[in-house]
Amino acid sequence: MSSADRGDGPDPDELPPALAAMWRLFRLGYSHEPVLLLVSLGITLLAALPDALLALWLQWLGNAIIARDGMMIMVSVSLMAASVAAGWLLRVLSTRLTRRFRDKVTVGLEAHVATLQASIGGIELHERQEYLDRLAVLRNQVFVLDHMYMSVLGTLGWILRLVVTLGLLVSVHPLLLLLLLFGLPPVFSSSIRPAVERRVEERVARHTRLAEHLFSTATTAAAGKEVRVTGIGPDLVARRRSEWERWFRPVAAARWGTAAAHAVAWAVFGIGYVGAIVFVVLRGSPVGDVLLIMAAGARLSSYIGATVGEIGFLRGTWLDGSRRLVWLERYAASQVSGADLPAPERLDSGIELRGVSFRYPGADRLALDGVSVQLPAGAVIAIVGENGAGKSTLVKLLCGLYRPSAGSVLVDGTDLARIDPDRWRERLAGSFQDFYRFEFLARTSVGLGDLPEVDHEPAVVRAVRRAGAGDVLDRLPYGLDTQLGPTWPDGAEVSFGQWQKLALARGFMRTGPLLTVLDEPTAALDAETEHELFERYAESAAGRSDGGITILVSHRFSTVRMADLILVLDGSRLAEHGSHADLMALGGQYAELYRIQASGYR
Ligand SMILES: Nc1ncnc2c1ncn2[C@@H]1O[C@H](COP(=O)(O)OP(=O)(O)OP(=O)(O)O)[C@@H](O)[C@H]1O
Repeated sequence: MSSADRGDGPDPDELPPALAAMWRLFRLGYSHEPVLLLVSLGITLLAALPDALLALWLQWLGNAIIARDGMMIMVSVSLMAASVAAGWLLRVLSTRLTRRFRDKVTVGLEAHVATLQASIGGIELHERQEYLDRLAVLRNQVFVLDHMYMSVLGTLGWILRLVVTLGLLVSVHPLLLLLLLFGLPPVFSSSIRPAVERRVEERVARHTRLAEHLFSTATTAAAGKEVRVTGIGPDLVARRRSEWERWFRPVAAARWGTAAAHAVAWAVFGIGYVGAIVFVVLRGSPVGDVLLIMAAGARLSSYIGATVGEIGFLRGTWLDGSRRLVWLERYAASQVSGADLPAPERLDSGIELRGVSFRYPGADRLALDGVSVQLPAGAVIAIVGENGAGKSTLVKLLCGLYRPSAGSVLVDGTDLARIDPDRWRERLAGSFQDFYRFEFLARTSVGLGDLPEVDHEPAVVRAVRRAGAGDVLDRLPYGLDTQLGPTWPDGAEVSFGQWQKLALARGFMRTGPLLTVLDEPTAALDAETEHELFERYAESAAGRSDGGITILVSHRFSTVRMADLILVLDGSRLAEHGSHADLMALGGQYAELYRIQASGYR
């Protein structure tokens, strides 16, 4: 559900308008470097004048030569020389200043984008295809967003040159203003050109993303073993080539099409320019005027070209990047809007799912359908169900990584959507089946599960013990001080099961979480180890007084049976719930699956 549907302001799906985005980026630049920005603007505008005035000096020189006025010849030649020198000096100054400003502001913008992404509590950003494509473009553009400032300053400079030049043309004859009309087709074609190309690029962006993915699969160490065993290397290379072509063909066609339209537009201007010179000559104007028209007219074409080119770049690339950045800002804001309450200190009644349904953006079917159940404070709750039944989705909703499409998650009666996501996440702990391998020192890889405690060795050791990961540490050459990951100097190779135990230890770093989530974090461990681990965990959870809830997702019924409450999901619906004894007495789906698994162990 978009926040517009929820009525929280602008629709986060929409890219914001270009001008608003440009203005926002300027304000960001001004807040980082106000003096440098204003001085760069002033010098860039000043640098535009000497160049535009050359046509005027040429007119004076022409008339002075015809009138044989030595003094005027000297004056106009001196002005031409001064213009050339001042133009060069101001251009160098403006380039240096703008570059200094850009270098400084780039660091600020990169940090801003990274902070925005990290501030977003949900993971829709990393799972939804349109958002992924949008972020892929922004990631490429964030390092060059500073060009937008240069581009806007440059555009203002070109516009000033254009205005001065038009003034000079009008001073000869007002009708010469019509030359501007002939300049409109190139302006129009240049300004829509990048937008047309960008639309096509975005439509086919998934092919470049896939091509990059195939390239990294074919070339990185993570997939190296399987790529060699399966022999899919050549196939990956061929698929990458074909994906790249599926991207390139429509993009190239769009580029050719817009280039052809642009050439026609310039031909129209050429006709106008020649017409203007013929018009002035036929009127019998003084030689100086004809020189002015020839110089200013020719300059007009290059000024229009530069202005529209700069505007094209501005609209197509730099503004496009700023629109994505502002979209990210709005999206981040929409995710926290209305979340104004702190997380509770403790749970009294627990967490209630009230009519919770959820559909992944763009998906046809519901991943969860009308789930209503009370998760009592202090309980250990197991979720079971076949693959794709919605177990992980339920966990994501409880963690606040997604908001329900309908219904609500109530924490002691308060809607989770009202609780500040940062504060809620501080009270979560646990680990997931798709854990991340943090290739740091072992102590950091575990300790970052509770950042304030990352350097506190007793806390790290306690978490390792709770996760039953002591044996992993014993085998590491320098214990907690071992660098993990064989690609780093002195880095240790760690097996999948060992990584999983370290991830579990990381999940146990926080003490007193309100919600502990164990989403199949032990799938790589044997059933007995998993059973012992959860038994130990459930015992320590039972002794707590803060009402913290533990959610356990597992396919192993020997582990599941010890939970206080078992939720059985079937095709996105909650089919059964109760204790092991209740569900066995019910003789339904759980009882049947339990018997099948139990007979497998006999
Ligand atoms: N990011 C996503 N975008 C679209 N659909 C998704 C996404 N993640 C999961 N789904 C779909 O939602 C449904 C529920 O998925 P979920 O991961 O919650 O199942 P699960 O019960 O945890 O499965 P498993 O036991 O295999 O982990 C599935 O049909 C799945 O294909």
